[in-house]
Amino acid sequence: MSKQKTGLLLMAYGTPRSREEIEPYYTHIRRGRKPPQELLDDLTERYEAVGGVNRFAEITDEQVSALEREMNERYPDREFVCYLGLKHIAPFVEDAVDQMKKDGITEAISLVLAPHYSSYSVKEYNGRAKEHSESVNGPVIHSIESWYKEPGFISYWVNAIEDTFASMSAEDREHAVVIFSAHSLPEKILKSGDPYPTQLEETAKLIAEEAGVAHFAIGWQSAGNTPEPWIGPDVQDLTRELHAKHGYKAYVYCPVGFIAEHLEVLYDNDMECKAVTDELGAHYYRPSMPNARPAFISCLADAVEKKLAN
Ligand SMILES: CC1=C(CCC(=O)O)c2cc3nc(cc4[nH]c(cc5[nH]c(cc1n2)c(C)c5CCC(=O)O)c(CCC(=O)O)c4C)C(CCC(=O)O)=C3C
Ligand SMILES: [Fe+2]
Repeated sequence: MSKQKTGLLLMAYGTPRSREEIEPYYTHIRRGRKPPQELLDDLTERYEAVGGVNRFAEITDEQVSALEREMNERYPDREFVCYLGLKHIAPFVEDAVDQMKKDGITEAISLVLAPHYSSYSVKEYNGRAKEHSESVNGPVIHSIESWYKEPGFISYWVNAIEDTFASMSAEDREHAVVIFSAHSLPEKILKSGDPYPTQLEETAKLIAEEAGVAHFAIGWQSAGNTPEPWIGPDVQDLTRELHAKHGYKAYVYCPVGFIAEHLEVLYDNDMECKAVTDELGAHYYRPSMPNARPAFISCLADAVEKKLAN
């Protein structure tokens, strides 16, 4: 008898795999409008400033294969097959659904590689997957809506923060503040009651409490370049504000809305926030990102298990 085969559809924003892919990728983000040369150059320079593009896609690929391995180890009687579906670059979410259908998958669980639910991210990913699957008569997709409270996720960050504090001088440790952040979104999501900001706050409180962090704040980062207002305070402004008010000596950035070391973290945190702390004469710290570390893959597997159970 052949094993029951379950699809695991993992979805993410996507990242270019080469310099040449930056333009089509950016055009897709802009809903088909080619970016003006200036914006394209700016994005290309940011990728180059953090050491090129291809290694980000590799992290996602590692997460996908690690989760497939973990699920198959946990359930020897079943077979899990992981598929990667991206929002803005191939393989697109729709390509992954087509591939599941081709492979004869009739049931799948979908998981977005971002912990917090928002109408801009998780809702869109899962909506695209389900809509396409219905249109091609593909697998039934059971979607995980969020996993920001998953105990393994919280403890990942607790341990990462503890490691960071252990690396500090006693003086820094005593005058440190932790800044939890996620990708900003246009302020209009607040009016429609999007749970995104509340979920970020919950994550921050759970981590801070378990790690025994004395001082923490919540900020937003990587806001888009559009005329509409985006949720604030931006992490850089927040850093200045905290410094003016409390004179902290160490700033520990925890971009918990992201799960991998990619452009937002390596540029917006490690370069832009670092520039601010340097200017203020304070010290910059950023705990390791989850990437494909086993403790993190295990927490994704826990979220999948919970979905399997109901
Ligand atoms: C909520 C959210 C997440 C977290 C949830 C999730 O992961 O889904 C996220 C993640 C990511 N965003 C990424 C890259 C970019 N996002 C952009 C622009 C935008 N992001 C938005 C939202 C989000 N983005 C929005 C509302 C825009 C404005 C345009 C639009 O309405 O879509 C732009 C355009 C230029 C710029 O503004 O910088 C780029 C290059 C990368 C990959 C980085 C790499 O390659 O390492 C990742 C993981
Ligand atoms: Fe983004």
